[in-house]
Amino acid sequence: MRILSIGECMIEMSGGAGGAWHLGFAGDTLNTLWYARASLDPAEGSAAYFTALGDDGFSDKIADFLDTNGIDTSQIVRIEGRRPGLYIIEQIAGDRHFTYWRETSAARRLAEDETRLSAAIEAAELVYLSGITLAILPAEHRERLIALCGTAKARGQIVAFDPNIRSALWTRLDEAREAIMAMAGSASIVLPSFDDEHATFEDDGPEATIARYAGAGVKEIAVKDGPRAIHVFADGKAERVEAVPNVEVVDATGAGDSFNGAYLGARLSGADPLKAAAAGRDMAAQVVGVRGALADWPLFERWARKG
Ligand SMILES: O=C(O)C(=O)C[C@H](O)[C@H](O)COP(=O)(O)O
Repeated sequence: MRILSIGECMIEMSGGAGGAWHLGFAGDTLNTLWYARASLDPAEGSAAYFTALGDDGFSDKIADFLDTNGIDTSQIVRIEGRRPGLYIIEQIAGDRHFTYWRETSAARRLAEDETRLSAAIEAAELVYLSGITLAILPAEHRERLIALCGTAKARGQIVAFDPNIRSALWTRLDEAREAIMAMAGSASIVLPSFDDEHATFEDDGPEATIARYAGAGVKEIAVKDGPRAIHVFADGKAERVEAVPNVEVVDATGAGDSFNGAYLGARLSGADPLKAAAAGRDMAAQVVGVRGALADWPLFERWARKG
């Protein structure tokens, strides 16, 4: 297994606003895996998703969708009597806005079976998860996951983490802060977004975000900052990767996740952090031009041919 991504995939409604609603499937950790998978050679190992689904028809549809698109579903747990969560994307004041129905989703129970979770983590070259994964778990399971990632990091595996802070999913800000900094301590790569970090930790610039995570022992950090330059920290020094100018935005959903996926795919393929950040930036610039979080493969293949 080249990459194991851990988290929640939901039913996604996008579009609307006078037109038809479009039903898809997405979730930050799946989105990242989707774009990482696009940059990796499947012959060299799988891109696997670790989540929990229910036993209803929509859970089956999600599993089929992942299978059809080359995502390894062998690690997915099924929970009797549960269903997937759902979210709606609306465009408000030029940015994406999410409303969730996910309080009782199957994915909340993804870390119940410690043996299974631990074996899946151990088998991966790179493990990826986000602050959303942490937010949906009961405190005891969250601590379990952070500890298993710490063990993986100590074994020399790559552990990548995007704090992806969604205030709606945390009951208390100090709980979010504590969990995110604990997870950063278990991670080898951290990929934060500056607006989240500013709102949660009051960082006054991307440099402050780098300093805080570097202080927690993270050796590789790329701070996304919307349409602005990316701040990359690696080998003990911070550098900038300039933004792509004049990007046309249809729906910004998935910008951060597609950056992460292309960044991690490039790193696994041997690119250095600066080249990986440029790959992430270029992928995100394409993804904001489509509705919903996941660009479909034919579209992606057209870009690849153009490139
Ligand atoms: O919010 C959640 O829980 C989701 O997983 C839904 C979205 O697909 C991602 O959040 C998109 O993330 P961005 O790349 O930051 O736009």
